[in-house]
Amino acid sequence: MYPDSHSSSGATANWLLSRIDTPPVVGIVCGSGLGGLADTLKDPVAFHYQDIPNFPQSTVQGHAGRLVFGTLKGKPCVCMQGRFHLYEGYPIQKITLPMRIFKLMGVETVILTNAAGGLNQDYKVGDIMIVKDHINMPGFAGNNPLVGPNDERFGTRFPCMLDAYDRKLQQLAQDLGAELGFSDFIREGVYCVLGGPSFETIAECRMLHRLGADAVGMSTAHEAIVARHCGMRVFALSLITNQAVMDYHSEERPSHEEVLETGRQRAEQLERLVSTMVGRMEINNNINV
Ligand SMILES: O=P(O)(O)O[C@@H]1C[C@H](O)[C@@H](CO)O1
Ligand SMILES: Nc1nc2[nH]cnc2c(=O)[nH]1
Repeated sequence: MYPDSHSSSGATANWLLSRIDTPPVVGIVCGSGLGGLADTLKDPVAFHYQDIPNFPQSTVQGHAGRLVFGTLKGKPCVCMQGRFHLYEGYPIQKITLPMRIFKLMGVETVILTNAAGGLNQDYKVGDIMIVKDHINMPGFAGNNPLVGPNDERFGTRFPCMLDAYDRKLQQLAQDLGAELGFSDFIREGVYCVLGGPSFETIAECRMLHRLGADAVGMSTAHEAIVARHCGMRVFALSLITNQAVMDYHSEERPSHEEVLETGRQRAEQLERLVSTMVGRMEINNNINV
């Protein structure tokens, strides 16, 4: 009934570890159209999801479906070139399984990226939002990735989420954003996850905005919950790929093509921000850093 267990993530972690030289300390998840990040890794070793035991398959355009190991600014990293979403039909425990595999391989810090619609009226398409918090809408209806028997080897039954997104990493991103000359398009805000795949109605966008969300998407929060449950540090970025429409007179229509196109236009800056961050991050263990 509950597809994840310590044994399936453990078997996959061991399978991967036996095929790479250096265990990763940073895990990166590439959002829609942001997979180019994985191509920036040095000395890459890549696995197609279909070849990895217990791994789900990517079914969405803009998610290549490869797990890439390599170094970024000298730090050993693993990069998911494509993630899994609730709307693909996988159980929520399955779409977050890679977080536990990351943990078992030695990852300390997870960087999540996503494409999102901008609810905050000050946001523009192409802005990069540092996620300071999330609203987990599916969780309100009981669809939380930690539902089911709790495996104490990963973490506690009732994990705290008040510090889901690491504040020091948020500050580092602000500082580096300024250093790189990105201040004009760097924001900070609250990400709200919905199940998708339909985009929001106007009434839903208005409601989410009033609830305090700055951006809306279909991922990330579940991964953050599972990553925090097992003690990894989490940092997340949303690329605002389209404006959420709040006006019945608007002719704007969100589309996945627009999402991918904005990803293409901002990919280079987003990749620079992430790689600069990885370069400056403090890593706690002694593996090659
Ligand atoms: O994987 P992310 O959250 O970046 O993907 C977003 C949400 C949908 O999968 C898709 C909509 O265009 O982009
Ligand atoms: N739910 C949702 N996900 C997105 N991903 C990219 N843009 C959007 C959006 O407008 N809404």
